[in-house]
Amino acid sequence: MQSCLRVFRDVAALRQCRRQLLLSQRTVGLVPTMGALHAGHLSLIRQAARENDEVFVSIFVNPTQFGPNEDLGSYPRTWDADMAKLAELDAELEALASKKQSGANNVIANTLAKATNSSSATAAGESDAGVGGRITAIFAPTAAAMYPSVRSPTEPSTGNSFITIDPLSRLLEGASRPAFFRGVTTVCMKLFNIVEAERVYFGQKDVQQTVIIRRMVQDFFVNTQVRIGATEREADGLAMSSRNVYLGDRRRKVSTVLYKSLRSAEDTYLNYNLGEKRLSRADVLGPAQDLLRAVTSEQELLPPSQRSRIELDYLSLADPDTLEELDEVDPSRGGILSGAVRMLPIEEAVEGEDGGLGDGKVTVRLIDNIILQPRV
Ligand SMILES: Nc1ncnc2c1ncn2[C@@H]1O[C@H](COP(=O)(O)OP(=O)(O)OP(=O)(O)O)[C@@H](O)[C@H]1O
Ligand SMILES: CC(C)(CO)[C@@H](O)C(=O)[O-]
Ligand code: BAL
Repeated sequence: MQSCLRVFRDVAALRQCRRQLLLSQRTVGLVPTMGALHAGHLSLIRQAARENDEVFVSIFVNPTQFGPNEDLGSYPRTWDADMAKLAELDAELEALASKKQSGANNVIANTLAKATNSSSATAAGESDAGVGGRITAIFAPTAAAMYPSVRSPTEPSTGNSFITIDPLSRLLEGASRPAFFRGVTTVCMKLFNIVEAERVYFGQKDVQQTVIIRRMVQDFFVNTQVRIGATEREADGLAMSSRNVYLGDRRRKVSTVLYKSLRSAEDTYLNYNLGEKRLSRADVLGPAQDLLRAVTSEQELLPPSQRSRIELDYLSLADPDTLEELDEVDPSRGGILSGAVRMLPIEEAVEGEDGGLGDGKVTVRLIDNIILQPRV
């Protein structure tokens, strides 16, 4: 069946829809996004649909989380393709829900038959199990709707109200992007207050964002549950990201360097003998730094018409709660390995080369992380 998605542009109409659902005791899962949807977003929506009756997806390229020299203007905006992906996914969810519904109907029929035969009421509760949610609403507000007190939503620094979660928002990504988390927490608080979802969904790919959102929800008593979905990756390990469309063929080939480096650090942690002294920061991050250096130098030796230039922003081994850098890993707590690299613009394009969106001229900042799970 053709899916018809309901798009909401303003807050009042969305709230009205939410209120109706509340009155019918339907649970809502919210998946906040900035659009340019890929399999990572879709897996969060699938998870939300498994765990809620209704799924709200927000699509909003939030101006306050971009710094003055960042890519707000060129951030990929792919509305028609996004709607097509959401309609296709919703059709998949509908098929799944009707399959589950007929399974549930069979359970009811069997239970009734058994109850009639032997007055047993076993498994009656199973009929109450959710049949799987659908995509109920796409919330795609204008910047003016989200920032009603600000004269220019693209310059929202004056007269705006902000939520800041410090010191977490100053570390790691926050050190490179000082206004970033203030913008993220502010827009998420707005979305949480507008939608009042039972559950909100975030991707592991943006690990610091997950830690900060959890902290915000806890500290401000936001009445929602924060759920985290695993990082979806391309076959070669590159974390999916809306910005990957800017890489082009040449930079795409070396873009796995960050993930491979983090994996080499993870290997050290996983293979370390717990009976020995604790692993130091250098023990863990050393192999990752070596690999990054090796790939970077290998590329630098190539001519400008062939090379990709990689600039390391940071490699981190941090505490899972405070995100403070660790001098050594306590295997009973584990840690978070994370990093960011910039894939610099291509210097000399070759005729016929696919430079990606922006023809290879846009710097692409990649982030990734791996959680070191406690080993004892
Ligand atoms: N590869 C992925 N796997 C799982 N979740 C993801 C992945 N990429 C993004 N997400 C999550 O999707 C949500 C929306 O992210 P967003 O729209 O910024 O996409 P994005 O791919 O992270 O874009 P970019 O990194 O280029 O800003 C966030 O919670 C984010 O963590
Ligand atoms: C959570 C979010 C949608 C807020 O704009 C954004 O930071 C993102 O997409 O990760
Ligand atoms: N997913 C992170 C959003 C951003 O980089 O702005």
